[in-house]
Amino acid sequence: MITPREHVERTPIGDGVRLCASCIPRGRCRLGISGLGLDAEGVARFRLVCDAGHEGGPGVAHGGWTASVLDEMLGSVALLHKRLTVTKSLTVEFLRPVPIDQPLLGRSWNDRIEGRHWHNVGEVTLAATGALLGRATGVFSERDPDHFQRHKDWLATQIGKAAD
Ligand SMILES: CCCCCCCC/C=C\CCCCCCCC(=O)SCCNC(=O)CCNC(=O)[C@H](O)C(C)(C)COP(=O)(O)OP(=O)(O)OC[C@H]1O[C@@H](n2cnc3c(N)ncnc32)[C@H](O)[C@@H]1OP(=O)(O)O
Repeated sequence: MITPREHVERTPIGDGVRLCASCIPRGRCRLGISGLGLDAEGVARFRLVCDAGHEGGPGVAHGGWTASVLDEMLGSVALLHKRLTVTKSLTVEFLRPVPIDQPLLGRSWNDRIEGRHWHNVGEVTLAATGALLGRATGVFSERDPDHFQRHKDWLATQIGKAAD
């Protein structure tokens, strides 16, 4: 079985972020995230733009975009340390409307690690002024790469049960 580090290292990067399966063919994150790496304090930094494809209210992002971006940024913290985690919980605060087609900045970092649980934090700001638009806290559970096979096996059992 491959290690979590190998699994992470084999996942392609586009614009500085590890790509999820559905974005690998297009070579960049569909949410408009580009990664700037870890700074000296261990904080992951990102450039973000919400394009009109995620417009909710007039001129502003759908809340699902903001939540997805924060999930991605907080979920990237362990990846940047070559660890594989999945989201166990995510709490999002939508502090101000997020404008579409405006340069935004994202930051995410680890607050503490308890056993296999990474408690991560992140925020989205307006690049022009640093105004805080949204923030999130989340717990990310460290997994082995067999997580996805386990899911397939579990699903097959469930579907088999449903067919009985
Ligand atoms: C998107 C995938 C990212 C993978 C990275 C790939 C490479 C990089 C690529 C791109 C990176 C970009 C960055 C991504 C950032 C985005 C992050 C996300 O959005 S992740 C998706 C949303 N989250 C979930 O889908 C979790 C769903 N929930 C669970 O799987 C479990 O609840 C979990 C693991 C969170 C539980 O954590 P516990 O620490 O409590 O673990 P325990 O105690 O082992 O399990 C609790 C229960 O869950 C079951 N469980 C655990 N793993 C399972 C599995 N694989 N299949 C089925 N059941 C599972 C167990 O059997 C147990 O159930 P019983 O209480 O016994 O009934």
